[in-house]
Amino acid sequence: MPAKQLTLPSPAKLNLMLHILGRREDGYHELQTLFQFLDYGDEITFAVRDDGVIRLHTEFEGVPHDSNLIVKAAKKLQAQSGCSLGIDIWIDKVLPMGGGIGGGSSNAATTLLGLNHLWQLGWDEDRLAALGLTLGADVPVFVRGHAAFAEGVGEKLTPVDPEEPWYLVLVPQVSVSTAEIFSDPLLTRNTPPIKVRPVPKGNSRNDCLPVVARRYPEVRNALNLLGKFTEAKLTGTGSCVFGGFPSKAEADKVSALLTETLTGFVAKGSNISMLHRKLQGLL
Ligand SMILES: C[C@](O)(CO)[C@H](O)COP(=O)(O)OP(=O)(O)OC[C@H]1O[C@@H](n2ccc(N)nc2=O)[C@H](O)[C@@H]1O
Ligand SMILES: Nc1ncnc2c1ncn2[C@@H]1O[C@H](COP(=O)(O)OP(=O)(O)OP(=O)(O)O)[C@@H](O)[C@H]1O
Repeated sequence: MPAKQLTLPSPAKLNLMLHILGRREDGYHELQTLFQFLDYGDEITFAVRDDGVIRLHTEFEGVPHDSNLIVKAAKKLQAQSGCSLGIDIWIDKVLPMGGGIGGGSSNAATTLLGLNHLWQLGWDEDRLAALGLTLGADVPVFVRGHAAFAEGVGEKLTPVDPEEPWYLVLVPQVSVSTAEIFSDPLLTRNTPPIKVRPVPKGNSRNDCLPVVARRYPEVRNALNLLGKFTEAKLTGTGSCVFGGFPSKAEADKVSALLTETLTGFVAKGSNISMLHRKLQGLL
């Protein structure tokens, strides 16, 4: 009997660097970025229904049911595969929204992989990643589950294996709109492409940082605080700020200094997504 119910992780990602090379005619930006996963994220539970209905039972503040990337992913997969089954979905949401750690994209990818398994569709990774790209630029890397150097709008992925330090991730209490940052006239959009592979060490800049730091004092504060202990970086378009440490104990020590107004979490960097580690265990 095929499984009817499944609980899967939906990890966060970090952008270890992010260069903006230019802007395409459709307004999207050409990037070079390095994605690594965190062993930290949401958990999504799926239960198959026979009537074709897709229902997310957990409410999200400010996100209507049908706009949720989980529901969008499930509906697209159902329509394109012609599957007659439906799904009940619950999520334990811990990832901040608009934090630049890819929560929505990761939820979409976990949904695609979870339903491919439960509905027994037999889609391969290329097909799932292509569908994922129609949901968001960051979805394909979560579908593939390997740390990657990304080009194009983020969809041309080359697997990489950077170091896997412990990170302290600060979560400023502000949600940054990705679209807003990418439309800021002051954004650097002409960084020359890195042509050498693997990407040489020292390329850790995020071109979004100056614009985000200018607009959001909360992000500026987080960068200043963490910068006292390690190189403080911005992930994606923020708001989250992170720094690497050689051990959990050292990351915890800095984390203990955080105040009530600036919270965060400690998590291990991982080149294989915990979603894929769990799925491997099921097969
Ligand atoms: C900046 C990153 O977080 C880096 O990982 C991602 O590229 C953003 O990925 P995402 O949140 O999945 O973004 P999407 O939902 O596809 O796009 C949100 C908005 O950001 C802008 N956008 C996004 C990605 C990109 N390469 N160029 C852009 O200009 C577009 O205005 C778009 O309307
Ligand atoms: N399942 C979901 N989880 C989180 N956000 C969702 C979801 N579905 C839709 N959204 C919408 O997408 C927006 C961006 O969410 P997300 O958590 O992916 O931001 P992010 O971490 O900045 O992403 P990225 O790093 O990909 O830019 C949210 O503000 C919310 O309105």
